[in-house]
Amino acid sequence: MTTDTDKRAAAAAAVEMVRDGMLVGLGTGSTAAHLIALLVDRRPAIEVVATSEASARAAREGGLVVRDFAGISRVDLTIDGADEIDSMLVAVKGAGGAMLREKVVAAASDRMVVIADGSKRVDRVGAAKLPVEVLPFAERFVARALAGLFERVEKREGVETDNGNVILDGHGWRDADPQRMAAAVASIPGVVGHGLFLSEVDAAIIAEDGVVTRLERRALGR
Ligand SMILES: O=C(CO)[C@H](O)[C@H](O)COP(=O)(O)O
Repeated sequence: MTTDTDKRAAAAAAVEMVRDGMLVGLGTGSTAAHLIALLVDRRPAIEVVATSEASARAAREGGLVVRDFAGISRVDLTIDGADEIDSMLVAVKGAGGAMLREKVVAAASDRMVVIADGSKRVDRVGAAKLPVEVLPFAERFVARALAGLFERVEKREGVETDNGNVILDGHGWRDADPQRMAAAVASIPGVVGHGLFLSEVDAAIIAEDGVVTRLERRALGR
């Protein structure tokens, strides 16, 4: 079973949660691309909002009704990928650079479901790079501040986010505690967003070698 087959299996399981009449948030990345393709095939009576221009384009080209999130305050269900997800449903996102809009849409959603292949499941987040979206004006200052939190900080050269910002990736977290890392990164002036999702994820659907597993925040009692 390939990773891509597992990504599609997770996306297919999540599509079963979509009901007619819903406003659905579409994630970004290769797993979310499977989701969009499945929705395009099945054509449920839904409207969607997208977490990136790329996902909006794919959805629109497939004939889905894409609404501008700027006019939306609440979404029924958002389905999105992740780079790491742990057993407490803490996730790291943003390898695709869309984590700021992804977090806004997730926060606006009644339910946010991560879809992933088994390689994304970890005991505890922190091995993946942490993407940080930064105001271009503050790039050098933020890079210096982030150097205190990560062993290495790398700018994504030639990348501009959908919001006109730059991305600095933090490799090698100096503090293993995601709560402390999220607070420390967010406190740096010039940081617009980051890829640590501490509490936004309500559930995860993970497919590994064709076996689909579901994790629910409700079952964690938090
Ligand atoms: O956070 C993201 C984009 O900003 C993606 O959801 C994440 O990087 C996972 O991507 P993929 O499904 O391609 O592995």
